[in-house]
This record gives sequence, structure tokens and C-alpha cells, in this order.
Amino acid sequence: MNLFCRPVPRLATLRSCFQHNVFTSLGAPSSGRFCCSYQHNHLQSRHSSGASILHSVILYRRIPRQTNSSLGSWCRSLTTQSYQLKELKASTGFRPATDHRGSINPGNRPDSEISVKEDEDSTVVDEAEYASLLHEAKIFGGGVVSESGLSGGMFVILPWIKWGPQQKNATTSQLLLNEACALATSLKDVTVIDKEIVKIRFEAKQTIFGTGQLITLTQKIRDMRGLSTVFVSIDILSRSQLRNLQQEFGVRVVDRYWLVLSIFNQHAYTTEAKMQVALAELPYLKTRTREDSEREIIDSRIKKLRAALRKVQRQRENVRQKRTQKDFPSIAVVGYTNTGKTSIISALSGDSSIVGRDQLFATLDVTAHGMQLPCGMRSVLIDTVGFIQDLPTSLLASFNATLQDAAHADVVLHVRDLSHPDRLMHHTTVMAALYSINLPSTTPIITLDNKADLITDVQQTSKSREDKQTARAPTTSADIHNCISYLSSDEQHKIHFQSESDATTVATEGEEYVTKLLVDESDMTNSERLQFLKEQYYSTPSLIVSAKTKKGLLNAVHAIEEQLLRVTNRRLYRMKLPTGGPQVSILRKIVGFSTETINEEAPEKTEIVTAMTEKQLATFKKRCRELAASNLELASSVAGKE
Ligand SMILES: Nc1nc2c(ncn2[C@@H]2O[C@H](COP(=O)(O)OP(=O)(O)OP(=O)(O)O)[C@@H](O)[C@H]2O)c(=O)[nH]1
Ligand SMILES: [Mg+2]
Repeated sequence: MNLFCRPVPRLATLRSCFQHNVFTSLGAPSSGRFCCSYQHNHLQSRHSSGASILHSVILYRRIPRQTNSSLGSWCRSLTTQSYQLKELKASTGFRPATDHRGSINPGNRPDSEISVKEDEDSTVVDEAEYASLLHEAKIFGGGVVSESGLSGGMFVILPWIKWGPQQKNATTSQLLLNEACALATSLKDVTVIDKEIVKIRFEAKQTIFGTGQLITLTQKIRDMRGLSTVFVSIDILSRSQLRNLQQEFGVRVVDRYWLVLSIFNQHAYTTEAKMQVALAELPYLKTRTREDSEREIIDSRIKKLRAALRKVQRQRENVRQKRTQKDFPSIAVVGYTNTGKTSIISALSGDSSIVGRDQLFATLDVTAHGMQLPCGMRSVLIDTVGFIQDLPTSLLASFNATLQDAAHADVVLHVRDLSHPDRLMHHTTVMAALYSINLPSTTPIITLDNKADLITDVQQTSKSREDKQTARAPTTSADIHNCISYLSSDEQHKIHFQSESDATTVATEGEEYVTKLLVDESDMTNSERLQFLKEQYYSTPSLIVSAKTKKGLLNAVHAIEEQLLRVTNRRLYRMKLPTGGPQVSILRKIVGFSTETINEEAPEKTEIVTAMTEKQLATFKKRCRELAASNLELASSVAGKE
């Protein structure tokens, strides 16, 4: 039952009852196509949540002619809920948006968490058109990722180049194989039944492997029970390699690009994320066709999807502008996949409904969550798509619209997994990715070394950290201050990239897909390169934290606060104002947030700590002077009458 193909109605009236509509709009679906059971179950069970109630309101508005009686009864309770929320907001001043990941099924997920323009044009992409895009793409590709899901037993093969310029020295074959298996098991219905590292001298043009290796592998594969797919863990297999391997093995063969696409597809809940997956898969499909007419049609689909995504990008820009207008600075939480970004956000925002999952690319939709800092200032934590090494550039490029939220953040929180053996490579991959999304070099990066609970002996000096898996927890405020770093220039980091258009061209031209986000190691020896990665990793100051035990998170909060105050040109002020007096209301109106404490021994004064810009301070002083003057006038007129 598709109830929601109509454009989104005006939401202005609804929003007006929310004081902080930036957050509420972030929690709102843009062009959501919810199913009825979702509305009923989810909203009724979660009616104490602000975001849920907003969804309820939108749904109510969007299906005015809905006759479903159960929905009707829910609608009747809506008004009461709205008022409850209003009161709640009035008393607490702030309600963060919630993420529903933990509580709903993928198919029932809110369609997008970004705001929509309040006009008739606000539907991001028409569902029928999207279906036709996928259908047409399927005709050419022999199956698109969304329709040809991977399931069953999988054999993971890692071709490992023993030596030469293509050898990877910052990691080991075993670590890469583990990552490949983790990728495979991130898919819902896939089990890894065997895995193998196959050492090769180079990737053979027709079959990747040498003749003898191919015979051995084929024999092994044919003897395997319950096998449905062979995953060859290289970036992209050429058309001929794919065909030859499939013929040889007699089962379906997939490469890393296809596997990652399948994971993205399974984890993409919003229309935006789905469109991004489709955009990433079309160039891939183009490499599989030789017909010019087919290529042309795929090109026109790519154009259409890009146009639709540009629209999303504009909407995101609107949301960002709104945040700026409303003075909600944003913190983008970035990092390698599975390092604990979502868990950190859950811990920092205090929102237990957001749960991290032990899966690669668990988060594919950029979501925003409110966080209140100790000074009372409110900010938005933005959860982002994790990065991974050797992710084909066109895959990353298609997520550009989403990643722009990270690029425009006031502060970046880089979450690293301290317990991961491949953390050097993780660090470089993330730095390279941040560079590729054009993160300004002036944006402060706060690095958090997460999962410290998995490491023993966390009080060692940073020197001993290099060789053992130990970490030093910061102890002084200077340490906390020193955890800030900035993205260095590409010159310094010797990072080499190709642009989005280059990447797509390479992808579409196909046979040899070599674009990588890697350190340019052309003039480095293997050991030099490893040394370089170590230096990069250990020279980046970091805070040791654990999202699980909450250890070290207070330091992180202080570091965030310090940086946000700096980038928004604010300073902290502490003042004592008459309790319940007009000055307090003036301050609240100007600043919007502060922490207020009334001392029991002197209750006539309220102690207020607040962060203000110079301009806000000047306005506050001016208003207080005007107040004093009008009080004086009033006093003298009263005295005159007497
Ligand atoms: N032991 C331990 N586990 C953690 C910690 N933080 C996160 N995890 C676990 O790490 C796994 C990944 O956590 P997520 O928060 O989903 O990681 P993520 O970076 O958001 O992952 P993606 O969205 O897939 O990129 C989950 O199983 C978490 O429970 C921590 O501090 N300690
Ligand atoms: Mg996540």
C-alpha cells in the first residue's frame, strides 16, 4: 500500500509548535513512504519521543483521507501528545532528535532525516521513476545489486601480490583477508564457508590467477558444499575476468565493488541513500556492456540521478543554513567503518536509542543528533558513512552529497579504533578521504582513540604505544587542548587523488580500474612508506576514550566545547542576575541557552554560565541599560505622582 506518492504538504503550521525546528526537521521524513503498520506500531510505542511525535504529525497531515480506524484512534491522541511535547520542551529547553535505527525494520525506516522545502516541489524523487531507473539499469547489467542480492555460502579469496609496486605494505594479507570476511558477513544472509589467500605475482588479465592456481581453486570450489558465491577481494574485476572466472568456477563471482554495493544496498534506508547506491552501480554496469545504445541510456540515468541528488544537496544546504541561522554548530563524526562512531554519538548525546552494530557500513544515512555542552550551548552531532581502504572512488564520490555535511561541519570528530591491528592504514584512509571531500584545512579535527576498554595498560607513555597496543590517557587540560589537529596540505601528506569525474571515467572505461585513495608511494621504499604511516598516526594527538565504558568522554566533551566556542567566536561568561528578574529573560532571549544555578543560601541571585559572542554581549548590556533607564523613569514618575 503506497499512500505517500503525493508531495509533502506544508509543514509550517506543525513546525511552529516546536521551538527548535532545526532539530525537529532533521528528524522528519522528507518524502517518506511509510507503510501503515510502521506508523501505527512505531508511533504508538514511542509516543514519548519528540521525533516520533513529529513523524506522527506529518503522517497525520499527509494522509488526511486515511480511513484506517486504528490510525484514526491514534490521530485522536495526537493533539494531547503535541501539547505534552510542548510542555516538555518548555521545561527542558531542548530535546535532541532521535535515531530510530534500533527499533525499526529497514523497510519501515523514515525516508530521510533531512528537512524538506515546504513547497509542492519537495518530493526528492518519484518512486515510480526510481523503480524505472533500476529496471532499465537491470536490462543492461544482467542484474542490479538491489535485485540480485547475495546470500548463502561464500568462499572469500584474497589475491595477494607478493612483491612489486602494487604490494601493500602498510597492512598484511591476513588483516586484509579478515576485512574481506567482515565485509562478506556484513551481508544479512551470507556465511563465509571458507577463505584463502592466494599469492600471485600480478593480476592476470584474463583470470587474475595463474593457470595452476586456477585449476587448484576450481577443484576446491567444485568440491565445496552449500557454496553460492565466490568473492574475489580485489577492487573491480574486468568484464572478461568476471566471465572467465564464472565459467571456470561454475558459481557466481563478485568483486569488492559489487560486495560493498550490496552492503550499501542492504543498509540504505532513505531514498537519498538508495539513489546514491544506484548512482554508484550504474557506472559499474556500464563497464559490463559494449553496446553504445546501452551506454547512452545508462549515461542518461546517471545524469538524472545526479540531478536528483543535486536537489538533495540543495536541501541539505538549506538545513545547514538553518542551523547556522539558529546558531547550532555542527560536529561531524567521521572514521573508518566499525570504529564506533555511532556508539560515540549515542554516548555523547545521551540518546540510548542509537545503537552501534558490529557490521561494516552499518550507518549509511547521515543522521543528526542534538548534544548539549556543559556551557549550555547546543550543537548537532552528525553521524556519517564510514570509510574503508580501497573503496572505489566512484562509490565514495556518489556519497558526496551526504559527505558534504561532514565537509561543512564546524568541528570534525575522528573516531579511531585503538584495538584494531590495522589502525595505521585506517588512519591514512580516513585522512585521504577527508581530503577528497575537501574538508577545509582550517576545520579542527579532534581525534578519539575509541575502544580503549579492549586495551590493557592504558596509562603508558605515547612512546611505548608505538610498538605495544597501549595508550596514554590525557591527564591535564593542556593534554585535552593538544588533541586538536588540522588536515595538512596534500603536498605534506603526499596524498594523490583523482577527481570525481576522473573516477567515473575510469570506472566507465572499465577494464583497468586503478583509481585509489592512497598515499603516493612512487618514490618511497616499502619500509619508508610504513615509517611514513606510523609517523602520520602517532604524530596526530588524540584522546583515549571508550564508548562502551564512557571512559574519557568528558575530556572529549571539553575538547569539543573549547573548539566550538573558538570557531563560533564565543567566550564563556559567568554572571549573577536577580532570580526571576527581567535580565534573565533578556539573556535567554539573546543567547537561547545557558546553565542556571540558584544557590540555596542566596536564592535571590541566579548564577548563570553562558557562551556569548562579542555582539551578543554588547546587545545584552544595551538592553540592561535600557531596562535600568526605563525603571528609573518609572520610579521618578511614580515619585512625581506621589
Ligand atoms: N568494546 C568496545 N566496543 C565498542 C566500543 N564502541 C563501539 N563498540 C562496538 O563496535 C561495533 C561498531 O560500533 P558502531 O558504533 O556501529 O561503529 P560505526 O563506526 O558507527 O560503524 P559503521 O556505521 O558501520 O561505520 C559495535 O559492535 C559496538 O558495540 C567501545 O568503546 N568498546
Ligand atoms: Mg555507524
